[in-house]
Amino acid sequence: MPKIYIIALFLIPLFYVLRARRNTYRLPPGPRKLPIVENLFDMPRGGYMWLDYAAMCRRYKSDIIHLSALGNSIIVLNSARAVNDLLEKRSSIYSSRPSSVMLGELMGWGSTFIFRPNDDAWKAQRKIVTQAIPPTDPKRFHSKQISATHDLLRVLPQSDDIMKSLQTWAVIFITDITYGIQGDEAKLYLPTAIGAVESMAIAGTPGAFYVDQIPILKYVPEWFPGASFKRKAREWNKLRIKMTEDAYLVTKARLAAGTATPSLTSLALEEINHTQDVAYQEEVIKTASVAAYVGGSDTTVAALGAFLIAMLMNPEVQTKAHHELEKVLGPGDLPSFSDEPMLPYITAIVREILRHNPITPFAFPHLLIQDDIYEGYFLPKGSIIMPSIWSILHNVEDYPEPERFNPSRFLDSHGKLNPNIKDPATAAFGFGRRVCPGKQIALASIWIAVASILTCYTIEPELDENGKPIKPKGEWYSGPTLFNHPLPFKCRFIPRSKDVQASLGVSLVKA
Ligand code: HEM
Repeated sequence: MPKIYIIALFLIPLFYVLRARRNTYRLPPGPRKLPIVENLFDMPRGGYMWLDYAAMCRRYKSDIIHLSALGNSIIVLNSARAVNDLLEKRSSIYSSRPSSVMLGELMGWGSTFIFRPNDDAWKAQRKIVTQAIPPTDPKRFHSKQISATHDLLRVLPQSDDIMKSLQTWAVIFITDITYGIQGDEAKLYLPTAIGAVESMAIAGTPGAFYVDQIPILKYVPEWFPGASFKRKAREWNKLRIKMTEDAYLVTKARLAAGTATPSLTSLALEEINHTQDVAYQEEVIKTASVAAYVGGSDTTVAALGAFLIAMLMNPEVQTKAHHELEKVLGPGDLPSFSDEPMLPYITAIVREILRHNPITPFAFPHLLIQDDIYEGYFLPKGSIIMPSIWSILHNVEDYPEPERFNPSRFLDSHGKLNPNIKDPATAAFGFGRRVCPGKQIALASIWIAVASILTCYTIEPELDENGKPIKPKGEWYSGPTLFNHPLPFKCRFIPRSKDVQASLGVSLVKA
């Protein structure tokens, strides 16, 4: 029998089996789909969309819901169980990324591995980062993190723009880790980094731009009424290019001149195989480096901003932390990473920061690359999967009174970390093969900053013109974004001891 008939003999029944399977299983529940537009107008587009989707899940009494619009299928996973069953246990088919016209094509971010499908280039780029920051060697960057944190301690009391100071702290250590560019020189990259990451976070939010649902809109000329997204994309792409090229070229030139400080980029450039395509390898390194740079800046800033607001709004937490630090550190001592096991309450504060206001409430969207069946539901290939980190970390069974900022929930009756309370880091950094490769760096950076700030200062509300404390509002950015971050706020840093002041070699009092 000719080969073609044999193949047809297998394929035709398979086609009918698959079609029957599709018809047997229904899609997960969700808002009723209208003709043509389906759920186009049900999709939350504003800020805090994790709250809207959580409410939708409650309405349909399901921890997995489905929406679709104009050919896009979206599945929201609203529990640790569903996320674990799919993104972890079936990671091989749930670890790709959806393509995005706005972010990937018009703004050019599609080449970096954060947003790439899980192809060979994704693997190659991810390897560059995981090799430079191996989870088995968390100490590798401790000295860079401590030095950036001590700089932060010196500037905080003088700062008129706290979020900007935190951004400077994050950019200093991440530029050092990624490119080996240090101190004041790293600050030169700050404006581009802030603009590029902010625009990426806005454009990366599913549903934020209609062009992602109606790709043909990408051909609309910029001057056309309503085409402001095209103008935005052009400006935002310029920031991406600048962020990708500038620091990379400096590192490359320094390596050639023998003056480079070891960094993720320099280590990877040294490993280039000159018998193979060098231009391709350089492109991989450049895009991997910018991914680490992007992944590590705004996220850690948001965590520290959330920490300061939590301290303003929960002074009793601060007092407890001060007592713990006093018991462990001698006069004038600044904390180091070796103190961590003796400071469980500080670690509990870091866990509560990650839990209370998760920085990436929906991780970054995953893509399902194959039809799947789960709990009697049909999950179509090509669906965008949105795992709700916010819902997982606000689940009342794991975290009673989830709206309360309460680090003690992580401690047992002896004040030790309670292994029975789930560490929020198991969800806050994403899932499966896409889990954040910067997790250890992020945890260490946040921990040392929290411990050091609390050692040096009491964080107090700003005073009004009559000298009365202004009640902190604790406001968060309310537009569409991948990164949940606080809005700028004011506070005062009251130095706690002259000894610490001497250790830092500066006056901590506001000039
Ligand atoms: C508190 C700080 C941070 C948080 C909360 C965070 C969270 C996340 C989350 C939720 C994801 C997506 C995982 C998924 O899709 O399931 C992610 C991916 C990523 N993060 Fe982080 N991150 C942080 C810090 C960092 C740092 C410091 C770096 C760099 C050194 C970094 C680099 C990356 C990269 C490159 C990816 C993309 C991974 C991939 O798609 O394969 N992140 N992060």
